[in-house]
Formats: sequence, structure tokens, C-alpha cells
Amino acid sequence: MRFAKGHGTENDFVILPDPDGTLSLSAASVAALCDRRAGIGGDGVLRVVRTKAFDEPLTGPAASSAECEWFMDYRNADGSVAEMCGNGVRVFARYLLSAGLLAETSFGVGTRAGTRQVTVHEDSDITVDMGPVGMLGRGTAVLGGAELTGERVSVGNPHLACRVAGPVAGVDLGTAPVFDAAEFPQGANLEVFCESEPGVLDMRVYERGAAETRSCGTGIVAAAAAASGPGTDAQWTVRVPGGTCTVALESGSARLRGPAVIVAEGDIRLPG
Ligand SMILES: N[C@@H](CCC[C@H](N)C(=O)O)C(=O)O
Repeated sequence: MRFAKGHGTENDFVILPDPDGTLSLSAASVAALCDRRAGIGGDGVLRVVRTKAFDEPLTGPAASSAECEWFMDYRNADGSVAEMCGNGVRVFARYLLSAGLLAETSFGVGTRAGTRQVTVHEDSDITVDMGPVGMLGRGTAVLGGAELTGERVSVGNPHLACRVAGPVAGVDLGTAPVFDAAEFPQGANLEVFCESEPGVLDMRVYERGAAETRSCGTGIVAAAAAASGPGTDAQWTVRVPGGTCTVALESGSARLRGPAVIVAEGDIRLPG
């Protein structure tokens, strides 16, 4: 089958075009595709399916085919399903355009968290309207035996965004954080961030279902929201190991802007 590979600030994805929804994608197949030695390698898989052909029952705010022709079926590298992926939506949009599946510069993309509106800029950056940002109160995780406290934030998917005192490079993200199951029944993504200069955050992330990645769009929004405080409108530049994005927080919603590129295309026999 055809595949493409793309990334947004080095959060990288295997893209599988499946317009008519005929592909049966097991967790084992996803993990094999994302394997960096035996597969293509990626932090996740973006299955590109027409919204009207996406037949999984949706529990959250459903994306309708009237709002968006295409649905991003997101899978983490370990094969688990996620509600949303901010960098993934940008890369998904770039793929739709480069594959000639859409020609507009503004359109909706379906996700399990609802439709996300995308705008493609002349400098080739892409902005995603990330929808409502839910500030859910304080939360904790244990990382390497030490307790970290931060803000629980929903960006369609769950996050614990923790402000740390020192440079984020000093935080050991080599082991999986342990979350309180009462606070995070579905698990969570963990962000550590500090304000390196006014209006600029440095951030690293340990992603649910993938370990440390070089960027996470929903995590960038969660860190910006945690740094601002509930109900505060603000603009942030967020630096991650894989690059830089900007976030605009306004009236409880967020817009995320950053790059997205397709780096390879080819054929692969689907593993599993
Ligand atoms: N990298 C993504 C988030 C992908 C999903 C996440 N690991 C989860 O399980 O919630 C992003 O750019 O937002």
C-alpha cells in the first residue's frame, strides 16, 4: 500500500491514505509501522479516510462530513487511539494538499475531538483552530520517583502541564510518568515547561502511547494555557526540541501555528 511520511516540528507520522475506509489497522500493525528500526518510524500514524467512510462510533463531539470531507484517524506509536493531535492535523492538511485531495487554503479536518479548522498561510505555515481548551484544576504525576505538580488541561486529549524552575533540558524524561488514575482515567501526556523570556516558553513532552517526542501540538497548547492561567487571553511562542510554534489563546479556545512537511512517499506491505 501507499504511504507518506511527514512531520511538524519533528513530531513525525506515517501517513496512510485510505479514502474509502477499507483498511483494517490493528494496534500491532501501527506499532510495526512506527518502529524506527524494523518499520518506517514515527510517533504515530495518520490514517486519511473520508469522514463519510469512517465508521467507528464517536463518543465526543462528532466531526460531520458536512463540515469536513476528510477525517484524521490518529494512532499513537504503540497502537493506541488518541482523540487529537495538533501537529498531526497540520501534517494531515499538508498531505491532503500535496496529494491533490483538496485545493482550498481553509478547510475542516475531522478528528475524534470534533472538527478542527485549518488555514494554510502564504509562508507555508499552517494554523489549526484547536477548539476549546479545558482547564481542569491541579494534578500530579510521579516522574523518576519525584512528584510533579501542574495543571490538568484538556485539548481534546488529556495533559498535565507542569511549570519547572530550571531549564527543561535538565528534566529526565527517560521513564514513563505515573499518573493518578482518578485524575487521568485515560492516562495523559506530560509537559514540562519554563518561561525562558517574556512570552516565550521552552517545553518538552512525554507523550501517552509514544514516550518522549520532539514536539506535541496539543501539549504546546496545554503548556501555553497552564502558563497563562484559566480564562486568560495570551500569545506565546513555544520552543520544543524539534522547532517552534506559536499559540494564541482567546476566549477559552486556542489557535496553533507552525510548519508541516511531507518528506517521503512510497509503498509498503502492511505488517501484521
Ligand atoms: N503529538 C500529538 C499528540 C498525539 C496524541 C497523544 N500522544 C495522546 O495520546 O493524547 C500532538 O501534536 O498533539
